[in-house]
Amino acid sequence: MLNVAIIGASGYAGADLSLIVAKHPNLQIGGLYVSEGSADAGKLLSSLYPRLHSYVDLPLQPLTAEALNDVKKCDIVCLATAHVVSMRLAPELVDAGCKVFDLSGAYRVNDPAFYPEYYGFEHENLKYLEQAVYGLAEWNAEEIKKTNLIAVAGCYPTASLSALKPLAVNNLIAEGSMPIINAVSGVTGSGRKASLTNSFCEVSLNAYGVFKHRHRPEISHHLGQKVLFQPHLGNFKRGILATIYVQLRDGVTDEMIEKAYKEKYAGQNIVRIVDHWPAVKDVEFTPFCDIHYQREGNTLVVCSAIDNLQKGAAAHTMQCINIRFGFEPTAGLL
Ligand SMILES: NC(=O)C1=CN([C@@H]2O[C@H](COP(=O)(O)OP(=O)(O)OC[C@H]3O[C@@H](n4cnc5c(N)ncnc54)[C@H](OP(=O)(O)O)[C@@H]3O)[C@@H](O)[C@H]2O)C=CC1
Ligand SMILES: CC(=O)N[C@@H](CCC(=O)OP(=O)(O)O)C(=O)O
Repeated sequence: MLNVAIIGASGYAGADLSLIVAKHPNLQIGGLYVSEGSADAGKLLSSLYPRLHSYVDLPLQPLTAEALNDVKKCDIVCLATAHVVSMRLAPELVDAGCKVFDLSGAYRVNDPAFYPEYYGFEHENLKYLEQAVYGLAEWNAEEIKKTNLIAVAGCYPTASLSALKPLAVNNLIAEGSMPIINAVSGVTGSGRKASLTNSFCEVSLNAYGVFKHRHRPEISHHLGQKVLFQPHLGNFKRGILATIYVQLRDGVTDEMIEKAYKEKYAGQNIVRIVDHWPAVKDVEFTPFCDIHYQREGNTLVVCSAIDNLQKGAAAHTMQCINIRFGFEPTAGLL
């Protein structure tokens, strides 16, 4: 059994990941950590999340210097922490010989200029940014197998890229056109910490981050072409629904579209090409990404649904761990 340390385990993504690790046949939890001054230090994770009772009755440990030495003894470290925290922790854990899976955006785009512009900070560890591999499991498996620092893809980017990449790599998108991604996320997307935006009486259905959300350049970078991405906050807890409008090249046939999706995803258990319009309720608490599409002339509407904490974070992390260590692709997940 390999030991997995989860830093940021009390957060929404960390808690989902703790349960997946606890159920994995080849892994065990080596330690659950929160910040040194956390109000939750010493509590059982299952006391914060009663649904984890009898699965993960382990304490949340403050990440002191001494605790960090224990973390370094683990085979795998998952950083379910804010971007700056991950940016600072990842290098010394990689240097200690750990395989590091970062759920934040700190290592996702290998372009230093991207961080001041979209994250508001200068990247402090460019050497590690260069080494990091983008953890988009269905697309980057060969690179994931070879690296010790995996930057698990973002939630909206996972929904968007899973739907768009088959079209892009098969050159089906009209040259000069820009796919438009209209996506709605549940409120867990903004994390567990209370804020006015995510409080019960404030949440409605609204657009945010117009033109400047950090996931727009993340998607464009890993798709290899510009997109227009518009996120919305919806009044549900979990899930992302992305409805995407694509201009197809002249001459693209139904068969070419079907081949692009089926060839990529046939035989894969996590991304499912379904025969109905995907719904958040069908993927909630699951690792799946459901995709469906329909065309009219040269316009294609493609829809994808994920659980932002599962395929958008914790389950996607586990797919990357499974790839990195050669475990069954869906171990711990299905
Ligand atoms: N929520 C989502 O849908 C998704 C989130 N992600 C990414 O995953 C990461 C976690 O997100 P999420 O779970 O939503 O966030 P939360 O705010 O819910 O959780 C953050 C966690 O980090 C802990 N933490 C904060 N500061 C430190 C520190 N200095 N050292 C150690 N632990 C610390 C927090 O505990 P405490 O403050 O008590 O110390 C808490 O456990 C983020 O980078 C996010 O961008 C990725 C995809 C989807
Ligand atoms: C609803 C909401 O606020 N969603 C977050 C994205 C979720 C997230 O944590 O982003 P990463 O996938 O990059 O880690 C946002 O728009 O900033």
